[in-house]
Amino acid sequence: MNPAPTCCILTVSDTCFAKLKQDSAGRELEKAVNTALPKFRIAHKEIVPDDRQKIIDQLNKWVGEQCNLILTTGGTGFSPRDVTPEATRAVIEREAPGVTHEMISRSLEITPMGMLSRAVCGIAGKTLIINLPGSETGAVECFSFVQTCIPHAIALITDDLDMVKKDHKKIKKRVRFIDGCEPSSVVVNQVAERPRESPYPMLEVEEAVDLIMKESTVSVETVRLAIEDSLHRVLAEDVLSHDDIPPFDASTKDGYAVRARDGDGPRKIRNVAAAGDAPNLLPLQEGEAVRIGTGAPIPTGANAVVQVEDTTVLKKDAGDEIEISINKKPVNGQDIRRLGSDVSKNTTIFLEGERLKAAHIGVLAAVGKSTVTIYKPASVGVFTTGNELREHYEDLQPGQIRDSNRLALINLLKEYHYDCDDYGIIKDEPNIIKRAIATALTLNDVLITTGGVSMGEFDFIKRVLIEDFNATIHFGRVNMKPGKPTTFATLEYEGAKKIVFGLPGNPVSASVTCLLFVIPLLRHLEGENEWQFPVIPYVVSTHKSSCSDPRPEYVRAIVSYVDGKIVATPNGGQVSSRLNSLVGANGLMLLPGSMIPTKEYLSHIIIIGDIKARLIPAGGHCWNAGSFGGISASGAGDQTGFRAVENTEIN
Ligand SMILES: Nc1nc2c(c(=O)[nH]1)N[C@H]1C(S)=C(S)[C@@H](COP(=O)(O)OP(=O)(O)OC[C@H]3O[C@@H](n4cnc5c(N)ncnc54)[C@H](O)[C@@H]3O)O[C@H]1N2
Ligand code: MOO
Ligand SMILES: [Mg+2]
Repeated sequence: MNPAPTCCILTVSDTCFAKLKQDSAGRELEKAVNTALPKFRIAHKEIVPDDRQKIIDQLNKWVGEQCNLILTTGGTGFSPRDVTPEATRAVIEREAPGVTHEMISRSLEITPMGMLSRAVCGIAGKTLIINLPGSETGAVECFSFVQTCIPHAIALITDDLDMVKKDHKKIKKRVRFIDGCEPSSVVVNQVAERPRESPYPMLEVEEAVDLIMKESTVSVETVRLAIEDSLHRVLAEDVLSHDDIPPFDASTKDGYAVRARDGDGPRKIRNVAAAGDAPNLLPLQEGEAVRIGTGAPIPTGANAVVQVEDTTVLKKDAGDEIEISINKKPVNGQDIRRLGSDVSKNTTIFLEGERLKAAHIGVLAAVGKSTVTIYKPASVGVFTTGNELREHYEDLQPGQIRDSNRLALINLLKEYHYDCDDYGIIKDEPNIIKRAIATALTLNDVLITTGGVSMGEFDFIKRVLIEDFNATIHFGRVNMKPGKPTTFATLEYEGAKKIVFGLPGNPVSASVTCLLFVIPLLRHLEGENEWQFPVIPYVVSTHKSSCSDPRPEYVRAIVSYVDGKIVATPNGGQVSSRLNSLVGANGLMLLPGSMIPTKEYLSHIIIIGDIKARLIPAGGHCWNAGSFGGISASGAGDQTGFRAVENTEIN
């Protein structure tokens, strides 16, 4: 096993060295490294004054120790004592201007002061040295801009070819944004001109899903994959077997291969057939038996296997069997798996459109298929928007919050076996949003954004899509809670059709709409046209909500099987910001909006996770939806094998 890569942090500051100030940048950098690069070990942390020679000496010492990464913080500015870049340049053999460029260009998106950085990055021996600014925020921020590339950079520097290969396979494109993008056409600061009513009609969820499926006509590519890499992918071909399984008549028991017509009685043991032996071609004679193991080829002339339990030894010699007795009359074909009986040669084993699970891959291996053609999943990009957002590992200033949507969505996609490219946090600024969209659409077919789709003055997503990308917004509002401002657009970009989901910023809204709109589309684009979540129907028997919201609500619920009943219980408070309501939830229980008359109403629970149950009976059981927010609902479905029972109100 390779030892953990090491990182040293050097704080360059006269005041910290003199203990007049705390080394908060060094401390925060250490935290950021531990979070972003968990495989790295912090080997040393030192503070030196702004003294060229002292910096050089410290850097050289760590380079000599073959430290993998040195992060310096401080001394990169314009003041006369700022000499970290000069000291670094004296130590490195090869400069890495791309790393510096990324830090400066991303800093410029935040503040024009970014242009005052003189940071130098480069390679000395086996060590990558990166100069970071001296301020705690600047240091952590600049580190966050480049951290994704560090493991790969170090694999290259240390010539770790295995790691380089692995990285190439999985490199996540936190891609630099397209340069030379014209400024956005969106005019800001005209808040008084914004519409007081949303111009977008409110669609029902079903209408929205239909539109998504109809308008998402992107071309789907196929690709040939090694079966080892094909788990969870959808077949783009019918698969034929060119082999029989088993490839010979084989015994299903440990016992004796015999001729059935010889009946019961004594048999002379002729020889032994073990699994892996070539079939014995010498025909079995009357009164003979071949001792045989499970999976071994049936010898020529034998047509039955008698399990060892149905025999007794008659004669033995030094522990070997000479003659046995068959105690039960054998039947022709007994305990023999015929050639091709599991899979027969030249037959279709799987149809195009099947999603490959473990058993498929096992069967593919058994018939000797090493590759299959599958539908390539759409390539997806994700970014979040919001001036208030910080990375999860950053400290917050007043008014800021951590970005939870991005990691929740990226991992939700992963749960459904989709990888995506992460474009980070994007400011609520039309030029920056435009650049991020352009970059993502250059590399991805489907873009998911969160935030900025409602009625606020900083909600720019729809406007940038229309004004800068000439996108068609197929819908911009959906009659659902959470998720009302969900936006779906298509556009032509660089000659290809692209799909954009502008999901709402509220964390639950983003995840629920990703589940209800994005996942079914990704399934559809993979050739699974009829894919949908399982649903359990139920009847809402009473509806006495005090809630004034007319929108149908997707209540995050825990569905379980208790005492013979399927029970759905709302998973705590249901405000759109409370992502906890999705933690552990395995159902979205659709409750009618408050305008729905208070009469019996057929609804359903969308199953989004495993149900804790040992057995769900095919019929004869009722289930109840628990009470929530003044709504009491109970019911029984008669659609999926659940017997309808009298509706009772449960409180
Ligand atoms: N006048 C109206 N205001 C709002 C309406 C409306 O119809 N009229 N709709 C509300 C609904 S419903 C939703 S949902 C939100 C959606 O707003 P946006 O999509 O524009 O999102 P933001 O305004 O950017 O953020 C909303 C909320 O979510 C927090 N947020 C945003 N991004 C993240 C993230 N990545 N991680 C964690 N939290 C995030 C953000 O701070 C806000 O609190 O609009 C209502 N308003
Ligand atoms: O629809 Mo919003 O998604 O209620 O919070
Ligand atoms: Mg908003």
